[in-house]
Amino acid sequence: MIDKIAEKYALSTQGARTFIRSSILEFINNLVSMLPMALFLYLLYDISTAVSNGTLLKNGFFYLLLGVVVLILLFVSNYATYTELYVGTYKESAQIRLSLAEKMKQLPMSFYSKKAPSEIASVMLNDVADLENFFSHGMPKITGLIPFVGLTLIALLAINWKLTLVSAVVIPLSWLIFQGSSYMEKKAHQEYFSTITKQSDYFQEMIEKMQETRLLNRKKEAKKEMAELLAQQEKTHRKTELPTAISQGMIAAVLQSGIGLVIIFGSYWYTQHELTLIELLIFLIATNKMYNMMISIYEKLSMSRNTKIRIERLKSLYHEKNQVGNTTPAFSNYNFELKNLGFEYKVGQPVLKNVNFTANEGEITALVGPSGSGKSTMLRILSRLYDYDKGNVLLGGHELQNIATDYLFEHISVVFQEVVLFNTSILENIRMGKKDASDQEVLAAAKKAQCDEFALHLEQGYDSIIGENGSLLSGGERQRISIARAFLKDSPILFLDETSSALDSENEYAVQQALSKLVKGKTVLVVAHRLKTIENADKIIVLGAGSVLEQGNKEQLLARDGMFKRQYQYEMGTLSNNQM
Ligand SMILES: Nc1ncnc2c1ncn2[C@@H]1O[C@H](COP(=O)(O)OP(=O)(O)OP(=O)(O)O)[C@@H](O)[C@H]1O
Repeated sequence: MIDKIAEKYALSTQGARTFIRSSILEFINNLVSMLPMALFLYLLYDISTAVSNGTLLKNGFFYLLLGVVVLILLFVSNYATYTELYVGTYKESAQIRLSLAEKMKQLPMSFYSKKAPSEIASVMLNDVADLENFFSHGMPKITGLIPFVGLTLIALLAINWKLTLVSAVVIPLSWLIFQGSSYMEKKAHQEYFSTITKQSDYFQEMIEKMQETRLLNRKKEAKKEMAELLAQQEKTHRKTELPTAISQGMIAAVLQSGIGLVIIFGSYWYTQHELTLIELLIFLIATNKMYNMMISIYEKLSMSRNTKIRIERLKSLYHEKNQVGNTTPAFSNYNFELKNLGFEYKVGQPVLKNVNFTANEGEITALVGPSGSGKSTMLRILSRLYDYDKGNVLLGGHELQNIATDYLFEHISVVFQEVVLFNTSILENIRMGKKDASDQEVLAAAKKAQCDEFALHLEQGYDSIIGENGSLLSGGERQRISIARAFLKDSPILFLDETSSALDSENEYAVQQALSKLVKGKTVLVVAHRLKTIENADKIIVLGAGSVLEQGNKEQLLARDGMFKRQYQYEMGTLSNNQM
């Protein structure tokens, strides 16, 4: 049962247990909350008996004592429910967020290209917050109150079955209204969610593109767009609340009309001596309490409808397929062999088609081709940031997709176009290449990557903090930190993507010199736009629209009258743009 609840509501087993305990405590709490009224009715009964007998109330002290006991019970049950419910739910939402973060790490990068970051963030923050709200303020109330309504009806049946039936007439009516509003509420909430997602996408983009917005002088347009979006959100919000407000209002009116029925029929049966005054009073108090509980149940059930959409989003995230592969083979070599490789980011739009080549240990294999031909994609696939759809990739004879990603990453260093840096010191950013490296090792790697030239000019030297994603550094400086990481890691496989593009010619030469030392004996795959930088490559793979057009070394490719030769001549200035 615990497992079923956990699965149904996307909770942990501990969360499901908390939910059961809270429901029981909520039920007990409701029972205890009836005690003052029961005590009052008994007292009233005793007083009326004493008055009709012309005597004094005998057991006044007993009632006083019971009153104190009831107060203590009220405190204890409220305290126990509060701590179990709220503390338990807070812990559970923290647990859900942790397990979601864990899940994120196991998903392939393809997941991130089909889901907007704002949508993922919304699931982790808003959906979990809503779930927390539902489990602290909603669900246990429903499960705690429903048996209580049942018990009240049974107790009333024992007093007078006819009046109980009259008071229960409004219950099926209220249920019909609730069911009738289901479709409208669901539709309104789906619309609301899509507006919220659009809005958070917009805000995220606005922050990311602040620089462009200013440079392109788009401030006015951006303000107008935001105002329109906010107005749209407000409209949708009101539309979302409307069906719930109408149905809850109708339900409350129908249920409260039950009191009127109890008064009319109860008074009549009282005059017919089928009911005593005390019994009528009990009916009035108990049905009033029961209807209020039912109104509360309906409110929470309506809340549960909306939370259902959130739970489904959470579950769909949990059910996303993890990146496969968990082998940790001992490599006898680090040769890559690609056989009929095919890949697409979006279904039906292949980016790599039937790619065949080998990239051997101790050699530099260069990937060239026009923009968008799939060079960077190829490196992402070879480092398993994305998994391929067709064909095979073998590393040292082992299928790449079967190799555990963490294990694979231990053997690969990457220097990509987009360098990701952390808001810490230069030293620590470089140390990320090898977590246990000493300061001396880090500084030596930094020197090789020409980092001394800028780092030593900063006030704090290598201890300088470089800002969010290295925002306080230039493009070339950021790239050199990335190169230093690769020097430090010194892994047998090295992927370089446009490493020299952000360096001036003097630095570029120095870095090329350093890289030429680093690449020795490794399997190196390098992506470059300028053919000059990869002249010394052992093998050049020319890509065009995701397919291999030509491959060979520079001399072999120049001997052919292909794309490489034309591009090479163009770069050397022996071919004009028109002749290309
Ligand atoms: N995350 C992604 N989701 C969807 N499509 C993508 C993604 N990344 C790249 N693409 C598409 O895949 C194709 C190949 O892109 P890729 O970045 O591999 O080309 P490239 O040869 O490295 O280009 P460039 O030289 O301009 O960097 C392009 O059409 C690009 O639009």
